[in-house]
Amino acid sequence: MASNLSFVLNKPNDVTFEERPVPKLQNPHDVLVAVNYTGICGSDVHYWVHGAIGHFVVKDPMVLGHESAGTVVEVGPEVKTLKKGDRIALEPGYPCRRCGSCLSGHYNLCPDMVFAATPPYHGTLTGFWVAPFDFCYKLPENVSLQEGALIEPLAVAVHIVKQARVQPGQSVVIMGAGPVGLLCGAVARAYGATKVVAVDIVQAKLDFALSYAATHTYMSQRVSPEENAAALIKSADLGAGADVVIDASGAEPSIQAALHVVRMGGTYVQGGMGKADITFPIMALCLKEVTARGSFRYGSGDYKLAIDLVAAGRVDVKKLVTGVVPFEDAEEAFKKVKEGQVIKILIAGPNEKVVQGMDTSVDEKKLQQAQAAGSTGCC
Ligand SMILES: NC(=O)c1ccc[n+]([C@@H]2O[C@H](COP(=O)([O-])OP(=O)(O)OC[C@H]3O[C@@H](n4cnc5c(N)ncnc54)[C@H](O)[C@@H]3O)[C@@H](O)[C@H]2O)c1
Ligand SMILES: OC[C@H](O)C(O)[C@@H](O)CO
Repeated sequence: MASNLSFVLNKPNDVTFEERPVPKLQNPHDVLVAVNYTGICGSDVHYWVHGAIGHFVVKDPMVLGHESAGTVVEVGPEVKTLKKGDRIALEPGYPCRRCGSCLSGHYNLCPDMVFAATPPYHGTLTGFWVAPFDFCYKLPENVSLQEGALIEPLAVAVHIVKQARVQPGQSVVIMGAGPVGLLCGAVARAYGATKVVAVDIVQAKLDFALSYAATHTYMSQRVSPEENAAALIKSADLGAGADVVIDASGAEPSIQAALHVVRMGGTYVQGGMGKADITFPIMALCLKEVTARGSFRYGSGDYKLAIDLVAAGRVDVKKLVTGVVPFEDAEEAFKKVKEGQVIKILIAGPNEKVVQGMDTSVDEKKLQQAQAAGSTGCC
């Protein structure tokens, strides 16, 4: 019998492996999926370390993980578009489909969203997962299951870039060169941005960003937001400022600088999640008539576009995978993410044979120095 071993967070810094019953289809439209690979997101690490994100508090043991791809092993009687053996990327949040947000096409804003590894709901670091068929996206032949596990963070980036309304020829500055910021850069390039400036406080991350999708990089300094913005604009030759600035860091100094980097009439998008309240330069927002938008998870068409971008070779997600580890090494992998030693690490499902070990291709020394200085990651 295949294992339904699950990686369970009991309370902060206390995780265990638990053999849980294989879930059953709840609805004729459901499919049962064997989870092949799951990426670790900063939010998983945040729950592991702190037991909460904002008002989402882990009160009962919760299975972690939500960035998964898997193989269909059973389909409900009403499922017409998927069959046993299909390889899929799993969209991990299921909206009510009936509220005003859902009916207006913004299901990511559904107040009754059931989202994997967001308490009280269990996540996908488990052997088997039940999902509505229309939240399972069949992977094209040329997209691997490991790439499939990266579709979730790529969909986050797709949604952010859509919110930014990036146009061909535009300049886009991205604060934060973690997985989300890197992927925003790649999607912005796919949308035709000609200048993509990656901003971070860790040189190794900037080096990677330049080898990935960024055309320019800028190392944020410990100076005022105005000074940082002026130096950034000069170093990337942005003239009167960037057409679009995206925050993918959640860090207050980066958000403050962003409003001084964006041009008159430009667009600012908040993708990063950090402190709930910060000091925000409202005068710059007002006087420059900046369009500011939030971005939360992903909605209609985002998963499909993310898969199409990978299948068409427009976004390379493989490059972000630092390593793949067996299921029993999940806690070790979480430690590596917390310490900022990896870009994206995949955990193989409990029924999956691992093909490669952990390869920390990022400059570990520099990342460790930065981590010692308390500067990386969301935790
Ligand atoms: N909006 C959403 O739906 C959504 C979804 C997933 C993740 N997120 C958020 O997006 C952000 C990025 O996610 P990630 O997985 O890439 O996280 P990450 O922690 O790997 O990346 C954040 C990056 O920001 C950098 N940084 C920190 N302070 C900075 C500063 N002052 N200036 C510039 N860069 C700075 C860090 O060094 C790091 O490289 C996080 O805040 C995460 O919570 C949002
Ligand atoms: O990619 C999805 C995100 O990780 C989640 O929305 C999380 O950050 C908040 O629940």
